[in-house]
Amino acid sequence: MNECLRSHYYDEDEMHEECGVFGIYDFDGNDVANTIYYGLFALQHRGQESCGIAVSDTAGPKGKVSSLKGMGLVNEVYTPDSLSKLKGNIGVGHVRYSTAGASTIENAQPLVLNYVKGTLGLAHNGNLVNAPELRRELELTGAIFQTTIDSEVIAYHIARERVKCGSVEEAVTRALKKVRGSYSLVIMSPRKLIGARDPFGFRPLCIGKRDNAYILASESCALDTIGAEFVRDVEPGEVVTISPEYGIQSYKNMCQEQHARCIFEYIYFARLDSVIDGMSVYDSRITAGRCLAKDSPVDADVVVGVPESGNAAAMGYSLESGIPYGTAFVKNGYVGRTFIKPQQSQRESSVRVKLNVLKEAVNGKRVIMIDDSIVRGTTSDRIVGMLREAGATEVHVRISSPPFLYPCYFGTDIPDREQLIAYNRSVDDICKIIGADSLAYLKMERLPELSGGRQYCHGCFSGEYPMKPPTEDIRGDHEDFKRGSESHIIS
Ligand SMILES: O=P(O)(O)OC[C@H]1O[C@H](OP(=O)(O)OP(=O)(O)O)[C@H](O)[C@@H]1O
Ligand SMILES: NC(=O)CC[C@H](N)C(=O)O
Ligand SMILES: [Mg+2]
Repeated sequence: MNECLRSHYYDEDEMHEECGVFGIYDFDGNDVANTIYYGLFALQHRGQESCGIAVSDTAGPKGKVSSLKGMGLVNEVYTPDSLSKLKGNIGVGHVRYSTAGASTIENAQPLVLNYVKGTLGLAHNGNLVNAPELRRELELTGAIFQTTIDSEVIAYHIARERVKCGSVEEAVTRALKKVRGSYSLVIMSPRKLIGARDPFGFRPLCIGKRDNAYILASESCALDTIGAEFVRDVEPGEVVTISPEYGIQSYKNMCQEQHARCIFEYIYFARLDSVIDGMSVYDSRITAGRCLAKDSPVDADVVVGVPESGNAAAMGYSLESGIPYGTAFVKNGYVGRTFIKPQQSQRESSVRVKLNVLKEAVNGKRVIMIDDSIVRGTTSDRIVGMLREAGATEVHVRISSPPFLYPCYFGTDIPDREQLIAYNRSVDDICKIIGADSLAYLKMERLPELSGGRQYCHGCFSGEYPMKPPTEDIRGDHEDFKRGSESHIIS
């Protein structure tokens, strides 16, 4: 990859992404590194800063783990040669978008640590709200941390608990009782693969099976990619262990009635072809588009989506309104998901690098443009202008989520409030800023339809959270890095 673009990926100060986790245990003893690679490749949309794979041979000496981590995308970090050196039939993988701790190679996951019972590999999607406090406590008792990520606190607690109890799953459950916040985890112990999801179920995690191998993955699209069948979702609060002796074992003593799935998984994070907790992401986005058409109709000639995540909602709007669906934007497929620079001028040019308008499709037409969200407003502002330049006579913007107004403490890295376009502004003000003829957002009361009636977290839209927000900054050195990154600017 071109050096300029490479630094661009690493420096991006994008609005929101997630991490992806993947784990596999092949009971027949086949090497799993290649499968993890393809699993991570399918989860790349969840994190593009760094990635890692750690594998072990369950028939070999306890504690021998091979791992390889790197900065960047999975297809930049691994080669057929490097994958062939990762020998082992059990393994975990991670694609990272940092939320707590800087985006550095030291903080890349999976974490691999040696402890009394051998070696543990851990990959975490989510964000802990009490990590700084737990970290201080551990440090006061002599713990030395190797990273600045919240996830290491979980690993450390598991190791500590393991000394005191009879099984790794018990140690995991005890450790998880100490942490608060969001986590979907895949953990590799010398002889078991473990999955865990926080009691609120903020982040997704599912189980799959292929031949004589079991898989844990953030999203079901990763199971499809590797030709595995979907078995079921890990339930909020559930811990599962996977071993050849007992297959899948489930522990539910952390389960609770109240759930808080991140609604933004359905709106933006997850891939369209994933199904989370029985709700298809595609159906959710089609529903969002239909709701917009019912609540905020407007007469026009064509409905277009902003690629990628606005497309399905645009289809929903078209189906409901009867206005033809069209393609107005061509996305450069080689560009990372978010392509936003710390400096405003850089962000603006990034949008043009990512998207171009198909003039033939919009010239002389009244266009309804659907996107899933407006965060800073950079994307909408530029592309409304691009549609007009291409000859659109009217541009009506519809957004398939409510206005983004509050911080998220559970894994969505949202810019400071002052940078959110909806902060302290009316919808009319925002409409003027982005230069649209009209603007409407999805109504809050429509959100239950997007989750198919499942309980969800809407903190980023409402400021109401399912648990007490943290009282201190939980991002560690994460923001220092982001600020420091301004010096690497694409030319
Ligand atoms: O208001 P802004 O600050 O510009 O951010 C909002 C945009 O960012 C996201 O797209 P993104 O480029 O992350 O990815 P996508 O291609 O998957 O839609 C989102 O879908 C909006 O299009
Ligand atoms: N986006 C995520 O899930 C990040 C996981 C973890 N908090 C980290 O920063 O590495
Ligand atoms: Mg987008």
